[in-house]
Amino acid sequence: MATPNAPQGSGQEDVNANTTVAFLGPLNTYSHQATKIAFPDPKWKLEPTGTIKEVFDRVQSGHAPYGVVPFENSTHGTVTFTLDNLADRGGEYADIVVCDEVYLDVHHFLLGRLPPTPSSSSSSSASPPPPSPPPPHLTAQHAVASGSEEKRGTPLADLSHIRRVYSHPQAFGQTGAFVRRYLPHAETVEVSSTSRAAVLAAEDDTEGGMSAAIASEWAGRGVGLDVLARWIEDREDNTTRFFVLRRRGDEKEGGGKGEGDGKGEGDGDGKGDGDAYGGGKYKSLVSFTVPHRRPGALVDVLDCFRRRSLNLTSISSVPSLVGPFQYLFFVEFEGSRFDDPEGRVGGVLEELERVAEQWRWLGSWRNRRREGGSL
Ligand SMILES: O=C(O)C(=O)C[C@]1(C(=O)O)C=C[C@@H](O)C=C1
Repeated sequence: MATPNAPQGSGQEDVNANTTVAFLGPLNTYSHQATKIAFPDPKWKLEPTGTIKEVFDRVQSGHAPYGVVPFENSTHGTVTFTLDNLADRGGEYADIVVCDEVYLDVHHFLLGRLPPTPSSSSSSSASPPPPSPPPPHLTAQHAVASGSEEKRGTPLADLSHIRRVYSHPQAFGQTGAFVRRYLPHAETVEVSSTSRAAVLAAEDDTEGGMSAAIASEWAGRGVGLDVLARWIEDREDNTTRFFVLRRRGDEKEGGGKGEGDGKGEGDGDGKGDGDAYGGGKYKSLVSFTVPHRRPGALVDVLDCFRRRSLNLTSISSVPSLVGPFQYLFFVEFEGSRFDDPEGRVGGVLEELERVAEQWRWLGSWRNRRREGGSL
């Protein structure tokens, strides 16, 4: 497979543009970790952005041939920022497709400053954490990354000095039980990423450090915050799935990330090794709208997949913005446009042209979760 072309046209192209991978920054976000998994080779220039939308912008403009965005979390569901951009209701991202996926185990930390000691402040009466036992889903024993065996989800210090907690909305959605139990007195403030949250907490120079962040251990280390609690996610199996984006144009390659990505895999090489469908070797994503007032219009679309025995792995929807309470649907299914020995995927796409109002193929890529059996 060839590495995608450098952007054309301006004559002022960034010399690094053909090796740039955009991700939601700043450094040490979960998106950064996922990007390092997908692009381990040092040849890739990993470039942080301020928002998920900027990742789409950089891939669409050709500034970055690839981008990595969170798509869904096993606890909190779809990442709406990503779905909104994939929906592309403004027609800005016509060339963007998904070409790979990454699953990342997500373990959140509460990061801040340890409470003032009794000698340094009269307000620190050092009341211990509430005596009643924590809820069952926060009590499982874990050897945490550092090697210690503190209980997951249990404060390591008194948290009464924390007045404000910063994090990304997805991370708040994954740690609700901890926040409700141990930080009911604190204001929660949503920010653009968990690493940004750590930066803001570190910048709080009020006496005793009244701000904390929910972020990864690495984000906290990067800005010198103390660990106030480890593994505070509601569920032990908390996992986020990320999409790797690229520009449309090398479709015949069938996704993958081009030569020299350090993996040497020929995704979608058309050789048909194994069952490309039922075995779940690949997944594909389409978006579509249906005539809003026609009974059975959505069923007609889904029936295209059923009749070809193409297994659906997710369905999502966002407002289409055509009219109030009308929707644009996303369907993800097992199969690839590029390894389609029986023409089933091709057949579905042809039929979508007839039964959907508007539709778009958004990519085919290798299924990275075949062994997990979680689909
Ligand atoms: O804020 C970050 O660190 C991100 O990379 C974003 C994000 C998300 O949007 O889902 C990524 C993984 C976690 O689920 C929480 C936050």
